[in-house]
Amino acid sequence: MLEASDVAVLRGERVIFSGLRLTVSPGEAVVLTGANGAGKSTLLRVLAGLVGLAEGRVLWNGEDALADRAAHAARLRYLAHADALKPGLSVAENLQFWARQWGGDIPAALEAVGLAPLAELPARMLSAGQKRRLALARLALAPCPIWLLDEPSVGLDAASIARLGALLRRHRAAGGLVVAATHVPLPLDGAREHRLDGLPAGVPA
Ligand SMILES: Nc1ncnc2c1ncn2[C@@H]1O[C@H](COP(=O)(O)OP(=O)(O)OP(=O)(O)O)[C@@H](O)[C@H]1O
Repeated sequence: MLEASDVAVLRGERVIFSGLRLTVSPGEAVVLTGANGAGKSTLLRVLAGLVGLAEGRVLWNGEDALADRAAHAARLRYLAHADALKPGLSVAENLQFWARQWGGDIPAALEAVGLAPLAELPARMLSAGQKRRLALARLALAPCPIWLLDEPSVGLDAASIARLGALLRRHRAAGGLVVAATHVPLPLDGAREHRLDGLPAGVPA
């Protein structure tokens, strides 16, 4: 179980959110919604252990998740806005980079996102949606309990959204949890919405 317990985050002089509580159980999906700047990406980064907390804690199965940051990083996949691809490497080589850390079946992962026919193409030649699919292929490599996804469906065509839905179903059926920020509906059955109302101009800390 992943939990944000009374979390407050400051950016510069501004409070992005405070008193935030969120609990996500195995197999569960939470969709973060809210206006631009409400703090959805910030919350994903908090859960990933990438943003310092002014107050509160991030817990994994009741224990401080960030006490051992390497262990926390190893139990999650964080998909940011940017696709974090290496443009000079081929599609398959990009996945090999991650597979060296996590293991996994590269051809199967490429198949899962419909990129098998483009395996040898340099990543820089992919379209925007294909780049997003390559980023998503990382999720298909090896099982991992926590998926933190920032607008995962941006740029995807209908077939790719269906494939994303299949990946999400498989992950949750195996007990994985998902927290996803989005402005559009995602292929996530029975997801719980957590709305961040934000503080439009920020408030002084
Ligand atoms: N590195 C940073 N330094 C200072 N302020 C930041 C930083 N990153 C984000 N912010 C501020 O934090 C607030 C929340 O940003 P965040 O990216 O989490 O919003 P969001 O809900 O994901 O927005 P969007 O829907 O536009 O993606 C914004 O006001 C933003 O300006």
